[in-house]
Amino acid sequence: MDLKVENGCIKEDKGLGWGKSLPVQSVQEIVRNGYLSVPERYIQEIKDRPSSISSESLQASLQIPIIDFSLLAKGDEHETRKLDLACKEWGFFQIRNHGVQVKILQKMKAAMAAFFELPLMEKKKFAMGANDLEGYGQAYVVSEEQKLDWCDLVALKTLPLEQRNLNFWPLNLPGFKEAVEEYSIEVQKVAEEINANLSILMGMERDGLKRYQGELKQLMRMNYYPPCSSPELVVGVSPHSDGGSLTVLLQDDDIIGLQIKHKGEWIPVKPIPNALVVNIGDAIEIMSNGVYKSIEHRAITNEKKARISAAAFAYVDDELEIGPLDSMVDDPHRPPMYKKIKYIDYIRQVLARKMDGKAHTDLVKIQT
Ligand SMILES: O=C(O)CCC(=O)C(=O)O
Ligand SMILES: [Fe+2]
Repeated sequence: MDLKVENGCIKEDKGLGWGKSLPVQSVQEIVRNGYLSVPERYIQEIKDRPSSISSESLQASLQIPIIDFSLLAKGDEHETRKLDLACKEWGFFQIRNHGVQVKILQKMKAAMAAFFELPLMEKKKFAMGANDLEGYGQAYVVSEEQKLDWCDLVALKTLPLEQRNLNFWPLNLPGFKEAVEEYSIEVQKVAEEINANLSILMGMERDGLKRYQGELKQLMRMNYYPPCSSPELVVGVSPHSDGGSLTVLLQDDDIIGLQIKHKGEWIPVKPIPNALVVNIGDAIEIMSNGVYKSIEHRAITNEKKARISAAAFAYVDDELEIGPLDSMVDDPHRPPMYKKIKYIDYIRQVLARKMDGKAHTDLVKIQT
């Protein structure tokens, strides 16, 4: 994002952000006010509706890698190989023993729940501006015609600390700022350790990616999926790939919502209590020259319970040119598969289009 510092506060250049989303109604409010049937704009085309999960998909769900983070951090060879395979074949994995204390996870979940419980008028004080995607609202609404997701969200730039725009933070909500701050710092450490391991796997020193990417920034997207009377007609978040380097997701322990596209099928990611879900974003797919995969995923809803998740996107500076790393290119055996592009140009293209199911990295793939 183009940022200017004024009186110690960070201001955005008007109109020069990552993109914008058209304002639409709060889904939580539709539910609060009561509705007889799901409004038309939320009813997906038949091909996009979430079908019931087959027994094969449930079986495949059990294969999604689970990595012991504490072993990874100690350099355990078996765990490092597991990480390599997870990023190549799945693009998604869960991590246990990640070192983020349960009490920090709980505080984060409670803070998010308290925010979404606020009356609409309160939340609207933090509404996204006309030209940006930070704040309370809905993402990826780029046309008046497109189908809408059954989800409200609040997106906050969390790291580095100077990047925060506290105008979007509900500072009056007891404990919110502390909880988000504490969690975001902890989760960034996790992302950095994974990056260090990926650096080694990509043939560099532990700090290889850090040197290339610079200090990673973080955007925290907190998603609220209200229950839906016809969950088979709607999606919580439409299929998309994440545009950053890595995403670390905190989800409810007892509600299944996240699904990933694996070998053409939608596979649920069953929550493991107190584990975190990690996925490779587009930037790492590009830097790894396509070896590590940024996978399409979506969230579905259910009839009974609201679900809340927090996606911490670790991403690079807007001005960085991203492209396949030297260590991942071996011409003519493995030529570069992606064009080099300035990150801001990439992310603007990603956010300007409706998530239409294709991994966004198609935008910069070199056609062979
Ligand atoms: O809520 C989820 O499980 C997924 C959220 C997500 O994919 C995102 O915020 O990018
Ligand atoms: Fe995502």
